[in-house]
Amino acid sequence: MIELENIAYGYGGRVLFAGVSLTLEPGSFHILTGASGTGKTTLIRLCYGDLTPTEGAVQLFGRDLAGMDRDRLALSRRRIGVVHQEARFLDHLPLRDNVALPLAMADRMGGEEEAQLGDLLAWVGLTQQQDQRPPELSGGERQRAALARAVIMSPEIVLADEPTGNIDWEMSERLLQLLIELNRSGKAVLIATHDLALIRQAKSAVDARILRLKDGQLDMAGAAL
Ligand SMILES: Nc1ncnc2c1ncn2[C@@H]1O[C@H](COP(=O)(O)OP(=O)(O)OP(=O)(O)O)[C@@H](O)[C@H]1O
Repeated sequence: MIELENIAYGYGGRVLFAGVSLTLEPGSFHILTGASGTGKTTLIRLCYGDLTPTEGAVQLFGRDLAGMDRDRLALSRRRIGVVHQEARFLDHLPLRDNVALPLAMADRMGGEEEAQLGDLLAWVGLTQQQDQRPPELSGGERQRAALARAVIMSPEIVLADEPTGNIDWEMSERLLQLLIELNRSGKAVLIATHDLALIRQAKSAVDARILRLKDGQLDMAGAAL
């Protein structure tokens, strides 16, 4: 579904990584790890066509990113849900409307979608907070809202960049559980994290491939973790 073929990327002439290949197949579960600044966020941005590699090719759902026009890219991106490292919301809108925003923007808000939204808020445990505005939410609540928003369009792939960055362990486990449930429902999941406890927890629950960015390369990191 997403294929990176021998790609390289860097900023301002400095090569961040090169020779990176990665395939995200339906139902796969990947964890991307590596020290701060090695390029995890950059790699995620390359996975959804937010950046174009300086070398190599990116295929999204069987089509080459390089030849894609804006409409086709937008269609492909709808099939990918992204949870950003620091979720941003529209602070003047209640949580419910923030989560529903992708549906509203696609002009797809009907009775069925209302019910789906209610189910999704219940799934992430935010039914009671749905009328609150984002600044009134805790870090864990914001992250769960970001996850709900990322999956409201029923994407086939979920990319989560440090989804448990600033939240306590109990909440991290809960978020991981939600991502595992998504994976069990058939979605491909990729999580970027340097939280070792989270990686171990994921490995014990799901058949996860652990990838590590180090020295400009992407390698499998297996038994050591
Ligand atoms: N837009 C940009 N312009 C220039 N340099 C950038 C830009 N975005 C990221 N970088 C640099 O590229 C490197 C990789 O950044 P990136 O955010 O991908 O790393 P990361 O592994 O996700 O880090 P962290 O774990 O701290 O979030 C860093 O040195 C960063 O400063």
